[in-house]
Amino acid sequence: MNPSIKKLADLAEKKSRKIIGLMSGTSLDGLDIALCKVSGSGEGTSVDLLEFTTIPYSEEIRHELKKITSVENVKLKEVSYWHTKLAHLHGSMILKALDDWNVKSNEVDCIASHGQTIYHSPARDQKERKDKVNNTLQIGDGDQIATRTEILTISDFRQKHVAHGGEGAPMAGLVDQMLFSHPTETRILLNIGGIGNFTFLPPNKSTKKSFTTDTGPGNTLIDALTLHYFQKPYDKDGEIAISGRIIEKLLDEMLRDSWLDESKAKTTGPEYFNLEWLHKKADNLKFSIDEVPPEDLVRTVSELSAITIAENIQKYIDKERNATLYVSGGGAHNPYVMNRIGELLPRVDIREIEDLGISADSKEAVIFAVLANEMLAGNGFEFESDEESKKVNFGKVSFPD
Ligand SMILES: Nc1ncnc2c1ncn2[C@@H]1O[C@H](COP(=O)(O)OP(=O)(O)OP(=O)(O)O)[C@@H](O)[C@H]1O
Ligand SMILES: CC(=O)N[C@H]1[C@@H]2OC[C@@H](O2)[C@@H](O)[C@@H]1O[C@H](C)C(=O)O
Repeated sequence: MNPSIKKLADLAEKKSRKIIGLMSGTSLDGLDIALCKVSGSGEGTSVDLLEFTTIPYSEEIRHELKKITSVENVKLKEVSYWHTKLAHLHGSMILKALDDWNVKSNEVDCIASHGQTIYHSPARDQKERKDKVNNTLQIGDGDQIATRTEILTISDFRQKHVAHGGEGAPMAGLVDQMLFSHPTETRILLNIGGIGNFTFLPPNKSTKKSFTTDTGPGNTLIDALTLHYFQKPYDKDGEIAISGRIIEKLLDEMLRDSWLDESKAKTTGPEYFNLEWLHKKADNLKFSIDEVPPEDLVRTVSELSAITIAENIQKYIDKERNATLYVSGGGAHNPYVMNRIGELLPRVDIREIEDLGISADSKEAVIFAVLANEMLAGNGFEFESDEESKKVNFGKVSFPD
C-alpha cells in the first residue's frame, strides 16, 4: 500500500485530530489561521480552538490579488502564477504561525485550506448565457501547501458542493448545524464578511429545517467606497457612516435590486455587488455618485447591509420568541451596522459568537477545519440538492510526498 494512504487511514481512525483551518475571504485582508483540536465526527464532533492568528497581506499582495479577483477580464498568466504563488505564501504564513506558537509541523495532522475565491458565479447571474451552470473558483494549490509545510492538506472544498447542484456556498451552514444546534433555542448565526450570510438553526426537536443563505453585501461596498474616496481599506468603527446621511432615493433603488428579491437560498460576491453596481443604481436615478458627499454614500451602503441582513433574518424568526443571533466576521466590529441590525430586529437577542466558544474572526477558518475533519473521519454532511437529501463530503486530499 502507498504509505501515504496508510497514514491517511490511520489519521481517519484517530479519536481527535489537530487541524489547521485556513480562510482568506473576499475582503482580501489576509489569511486567518486557526489551529483546532477536532474530536469525533458527525453529530459527535467537538472543537477546541488552540491557537488563532490573522496574518495580513502586504499592500502589494492585496493589490496584485485585487487585479485577478471578481473581475471579468484578467491575464491568464497572472491567474496561473497566483494559483502557485499564493499557495507558497500561505505555506510560509502557516510555518510562521507554527513557529510563533512553538508547534512543530509533525504535531499537525492536516491543513484545511479554503484558498482565495477569485470568481464566484451562480447560474442565476449568468444572464447572457444560454447554458447556465453554477461555478466558483478558488486559487492557492493544495499540493503546493502540502509540499511546503510537509502537512497533509485538504483543499478546494466548494467544487463538490457545485457537483451536487449547489452554488458552492454558503458552506458554513453545514458545520453550524453540526456544532451549534441547541435543544430549545432558535439560533441564527450571522457572519458579516465581504458578503453577509447566516444560518437559521431551529431547536433540535423542531420540525422546521435549518437554512443557510447569503444576504447580499456585508462589508464589500463599504470597503470599496472607503478605499476609493478615503484611501482607507475599511470604515473603522463605522465612523465615516456615522458622519454621513442616508441618500434615501439611492437606498430605495438599491433595495429594488432583483437579487435581493429572490427569497430562496442564494449566494453572491463582489462580482455582483461592486462600485459598478452602485454607479448603475445612481445612473437609473440620473445622478452620479461622484456628485454626492462620499460619507453619505458610505452611510447609505452601510444601511443597505443592515437592512438586507435584518430583513432576511426577520423572515425566519417571525413567530419565534427566543431567537438568539450570534454574530461573527469583521463586520461585527462595525458599530453602525450592528446598531442598525439591533434596531431593525428589536425582538432578537443579539450576542457575540464568543458566547458559543469561538471568536468572531476565527469562525470561518474553524468551519473549514471541521469540513476537513468530516472528510477524513465522518460519514459526510446532510446535503440537500434537487429536492433530494444525501450525505456528502467536501475537499480534495494533497499528500506532502
Ligand atoms: N473595527 C472595524 N470597524 C469596521 N469594520 C471592520 C472593523 N474590523 C473589521 N471590519 C470589516 O471587516 C472586514 C473583514 O472581515 P472578514 O475578515 O470577516 O471578511 P472576509 O473573511 O474577507 O469576508 P467573507 O466572509 O465575505 O469572505 C474588513 O474589510 C472591514 O470591512
Ligand atoms: C464563494 C465564496 O468564497 N463565498 C464566501 C463569501 O464570504 C461570505 C459568503 O461569501 C459565503 O457565501 C462564502 O463563505 C463562507 C465561509 C461560506 O461558504 O459559508
